[in-house]
Amino acid sequence: MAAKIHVFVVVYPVQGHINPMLQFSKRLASKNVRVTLITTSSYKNLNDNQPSNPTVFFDYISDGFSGEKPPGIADFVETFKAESSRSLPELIEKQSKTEYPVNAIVYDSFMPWVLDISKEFGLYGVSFFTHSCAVSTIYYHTSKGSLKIPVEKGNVVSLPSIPPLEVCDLPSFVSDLDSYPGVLKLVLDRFSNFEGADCLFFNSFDKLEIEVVNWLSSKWKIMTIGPSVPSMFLDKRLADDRDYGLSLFKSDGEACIKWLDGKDTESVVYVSFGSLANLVQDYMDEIAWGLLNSKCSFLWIVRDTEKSKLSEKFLEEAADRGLIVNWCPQLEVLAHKAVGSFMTHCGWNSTLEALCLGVPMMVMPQWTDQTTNAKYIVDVWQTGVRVKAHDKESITREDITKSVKDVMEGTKRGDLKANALKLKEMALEAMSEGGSSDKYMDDFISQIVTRTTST
Ligand SMILES: O=c1ccn([C@@H]2O[C@H](COP(=O)(O)OP(=O)(O)O[C@H]3O[C@H](CO)[C@@H](O)[C@H](O)[C@H]3O)[C@@H](O)[C@H]2O)c(=O)[nH]1
Repeated sequence: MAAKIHVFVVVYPVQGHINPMLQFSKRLASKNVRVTLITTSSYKNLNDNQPSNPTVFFDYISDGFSGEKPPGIADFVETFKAESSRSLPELIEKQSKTEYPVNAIVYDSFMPWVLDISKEFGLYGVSFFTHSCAVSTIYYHTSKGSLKIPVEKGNVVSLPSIPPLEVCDLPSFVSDLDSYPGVLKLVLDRFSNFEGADCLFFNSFDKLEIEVVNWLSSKWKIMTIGPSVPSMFLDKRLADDRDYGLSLFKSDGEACIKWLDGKDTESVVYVSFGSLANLVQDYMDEIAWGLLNSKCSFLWIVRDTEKSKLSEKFLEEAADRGLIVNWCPQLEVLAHKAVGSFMTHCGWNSTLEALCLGVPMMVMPQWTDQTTNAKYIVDVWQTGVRVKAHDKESITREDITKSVKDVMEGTKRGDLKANALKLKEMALEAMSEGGSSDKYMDDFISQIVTRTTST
């Protein structure tokens, strides 16, 4: 029966959302469900690596900008909402005339309007949260006013099932209301109609966030279906775990792996700030010289658009110890035996990937949910150290060097690594057959089957 089920997975078009929803789609497809991942046409031509026999199908909708840079987040969302509200129903109608009509829509929580479309067609509708359960819960309280904003500096925030948070541990859009009001609106709007969804998916797993998972599930039907990383880095169950090439950036994969192959076990610091961050010049300088002064080898992802921020002098001195590339296959890098630690901006995907591969972290959150993820990495899971203490104004090269030494060779390394390995085991257990995340996926499928056969 499951073979006849067809699920649309509708993604908000940014790299950090496409990656987990694509991995989720592959898992679902491996359970004999037909899955079509729908994203914007901007991702259409990237698919050079598209396998000839894909397990996941793709379809594309316009974001209304035909490749032009949108003026700002609010305009983008408004136009994208109008475009997708027109084109998504067309895709559903088109499918209804085939042997694979759509039964369910899993939509990015950034696109709450898709729930209205799924209801209009009588489909099972699921909101997929690409943030952690904790971060999503903080945004929930903000949207409902149970977390009063603005929060005054110096206050400690207490929310049910969340550890006490200093203001700088809150998501940046909440702690600094003037920073990105358009994005704050986007993340809070998710809660305008979420209670009408048949279920809420979180890219997390029960044991990772047990308190907050319990709190959420006492109120709503939630399923933690993560960590949404390729099977080959976890349970290795999916034979057809292909790279669909949905990356906005050109990867220097071969060069990275070859370079890592020549390094000693756990001797390299991997440094990346994800797909969105633009670091200011001073920050780049301090990282650069802090890494050099640590005397460790490092692989640093600096996107081509950011490379002019690296001085000639630094590049010369780094030549025999550092490799600086535009983009890499991050999971392969984290899984490489030469990598000993990860200096990270704490994007949720990077956080989960480091946990799944048992790699200790040096946390350097920049904005959005990263500040809260950093708090969990350092104080709750204890798999990383803070590069800069909360009470320090800005980061220095000495902070960088010290944190690298602490994590790579200090007395803390043993505990950090042991905690990271424990979480790696738990992540594996959750995704393996019969594990919590695996069971939720089965549960989701049987609910669609029941809904489909009873109508
Ligand atoms: O050289 C690289 C660098 C990154 N990645 C991948 O790119 C993704 C990056 O995702 P993430 O770590 O979450 O960072 P962002 O791209 O910054 O993601 C945005 O979206 C996330 C999910 O909502 C949020 O948690 C982040 O804060 C937000 O910045 C991960 O899957 C990485 O494996 C690569 O493959 N190669």
